[in-house]
Amino acid sequence: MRIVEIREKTVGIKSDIANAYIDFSQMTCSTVAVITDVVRDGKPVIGYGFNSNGRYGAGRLMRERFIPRLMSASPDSLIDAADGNLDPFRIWARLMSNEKPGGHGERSVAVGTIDMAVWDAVAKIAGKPLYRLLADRYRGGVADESVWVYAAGGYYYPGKGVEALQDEMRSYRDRGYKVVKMKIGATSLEDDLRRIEAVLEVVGDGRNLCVDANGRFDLKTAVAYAEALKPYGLFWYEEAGDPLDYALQAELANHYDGPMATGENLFSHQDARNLIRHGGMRPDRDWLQFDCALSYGLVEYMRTLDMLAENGWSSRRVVPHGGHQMSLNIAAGLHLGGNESYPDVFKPFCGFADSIAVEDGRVRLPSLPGIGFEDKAELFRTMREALETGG
Ligand SMILES: O=C([O-])CC(=O)C(=O)O
Ligand SMILES: [Mg+2]
Repeated sequence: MRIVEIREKTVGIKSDIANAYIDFSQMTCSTVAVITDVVRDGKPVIGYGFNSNGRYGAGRLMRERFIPRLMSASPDSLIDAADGNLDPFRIWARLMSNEKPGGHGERSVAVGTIDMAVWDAVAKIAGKPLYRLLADRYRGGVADESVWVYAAGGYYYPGKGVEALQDEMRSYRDRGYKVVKMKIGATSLEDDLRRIEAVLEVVGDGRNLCVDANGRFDLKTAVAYAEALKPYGLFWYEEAGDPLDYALQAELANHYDGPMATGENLFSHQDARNLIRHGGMRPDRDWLQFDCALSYGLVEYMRTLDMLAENGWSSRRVVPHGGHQMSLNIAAGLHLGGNESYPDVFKPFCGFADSIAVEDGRVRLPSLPGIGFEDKAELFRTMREALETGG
């Protein structure tokens, strides 16, 4: 068995939405296909992957470095001796050979995207949904049959008033979500409080609402928001300050008893470990949002989960950023706390299987082999078309 070819292509996912830090007017995303010589149902097995929103496509890194490095390995060196399948760990080691530690910039996106496609291929070759393969290999065969998901949106958008924000949230609730998330921090505190109260009119209790500042605040502003948010009893207060400012995060915990969330912009298990060591995050109430597609993939994610366990953190406190099916599989197979969902934004790289609706804030996974992209028609078509002829 061998990888015959790896293709990558950058596609656009631009839109008019904005959070407190960036707009998405130029946003792109890498797609990857790992083509194997294994044949199933008369066709070669192909694993697919893409990177989550927020970081741009990393095609050049893949083309110039990671794909040639992997393809120049001897095929046998990438095989799992135990079952003859591709070995994501050996593939990862090859991808990262001759890479210095530290500086986890865009290369973590390139490797994370290839890693996603590798796991899709591995699960397809094994003939199982990825979540089932993960549970069988690493959790004694026990998978979660459904995963808690929340609807992320509530972006700033030109001309969008509170009525439009309320309509958006109402439509998420109509589609089976209980908890929703909205952006804060791009406007004044007073204006954000008006927006929050408008959303609470729709979702009722503060426990049904998360707010996300996207790392915009300095300590003073983060604390001012914390004081103002306290009475609402929100589900979480997300990424108040710069993702690498662990001291800010730790100080904020002295001003806010409610749950906080962060981690989507930490791209390695070492960075995650620094957050746990220095960020004052509380294992009894806070949430961790590392996203495998941005942070060297599932091979690295397992190191992060091991690190968390060593530090007394339950995997149930992890709810990945990104709203993709890869993290949904990890959540179900490795027992995370849930997963983000984008019911509407970042199309078609959003939402889950076409055939499965969200019910009571939870979603099940399809039973087809792999990550499940084939049960998501618009996404699958986009990736197939982009990757038909390669980069
Ligand atoms: O707006 C973004 O960059 C996405 C984000 O923070 C999230 O999904 O939590
Ligand atoms: Mg966020």
